[in-house]
Amino acid sequence: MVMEVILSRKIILVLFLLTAISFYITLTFNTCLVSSIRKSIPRWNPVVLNENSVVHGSIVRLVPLLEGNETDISSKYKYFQDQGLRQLPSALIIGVKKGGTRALLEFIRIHPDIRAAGNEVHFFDKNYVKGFQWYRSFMPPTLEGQQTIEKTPSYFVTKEAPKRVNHMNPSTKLLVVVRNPVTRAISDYTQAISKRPDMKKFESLVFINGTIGNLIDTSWGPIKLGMYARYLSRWLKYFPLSQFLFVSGERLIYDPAAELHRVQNFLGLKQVVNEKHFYFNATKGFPCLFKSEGHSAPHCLGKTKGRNHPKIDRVVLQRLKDFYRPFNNRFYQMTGINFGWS
Ligand SMILES: Nc1ncnc2c1ncn2[C@@H]1O[C@H](COP(=O)(O)OS(=O)(=O)O)[C@@H](OP(=O)(O)O)[C@H]1O
Repeated sequence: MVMEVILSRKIILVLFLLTAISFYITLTFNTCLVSSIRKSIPRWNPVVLNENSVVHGSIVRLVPLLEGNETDISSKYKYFQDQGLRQLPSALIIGVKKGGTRALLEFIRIHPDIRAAGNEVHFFDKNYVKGFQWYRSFMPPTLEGQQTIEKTPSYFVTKEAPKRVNHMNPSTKLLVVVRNPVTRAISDYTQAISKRPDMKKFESLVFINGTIGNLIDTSWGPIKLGMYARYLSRWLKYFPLSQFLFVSGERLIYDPAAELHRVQNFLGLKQVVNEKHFYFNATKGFPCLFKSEGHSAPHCLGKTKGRNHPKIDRVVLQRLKDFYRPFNNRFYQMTGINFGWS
């Protein structure tokens, strides 16, 4: 009996020792395992992109794209604007010379959806050989939804222009500012004499051999250009009448907002330019703008627009009126508009 008790105590002792050893081994192994796993996990380090943008794992704090003062913002905006596409014009002011084409261009370009080449490019008359890439380089960049427009009044009387414009785009919209051909001729002459003060008097240039009783000299530019029906018939071989808008040069002076309403309609634009944009400058005798692209203050067109005309002999004026009557009537028939010149 005593022997049995001693044996069982020995067994308990051995079992206790075995348990203690196995506990020690397990503990040591696990500690090594945990430390090796820890070593294999990368240290958490926030990535600093710049002082305003920090990446915490997948969380990105957004920072404003444009920062800094007003000047910086406008220059950055300009950068994006300059990335816009330069497009060939979808509408052209093709004439007529001295009709009021500059006024129309300056007035319509107030519209935010219109971008215009500032100067006359003379592509379809003088520079056609330079190609469409050359022409396009004169156009301002446009943003989506903006239309490009160019004006060169000599296109209307250039023989090849209708075909060339049609070749560029048969859907081109064509604006023609027309004015009483007698006043237009005097305006044309006034411009010419301002450059060559030694020119003969208007009255003697109007007639063959300079004599009032003689026939009208239709080869003289200021007279020839007023025969609108002749030039229009060339254009109508390439474009339907629906693609033209005939703007009254007279109405553009006494009621610019009304003509601009028609123009915006024709170009499919929202009505933006209206009577609030204009004021009448009594000194100049013409409508002027409160503000426009590039001018925040009220301003009129330049000195070369709205010149004083010389006083022309009454008899000569009547002869010219009679001369133009059949051409005007034909023009009214072609356009379906009576401009009231005769
Ligand atoms: N708002 C305003 N201000 C000044 N002038 C105006 C205006 N609206 C129309 N006009 C008339 O425009 C005439 C000049 O026409 P154009 O711009 O077509 O001339 S050009 O062919 O580009 O040289 C110009 O002709 P002249 O009066 O002979 O100078 C004006 O009668």
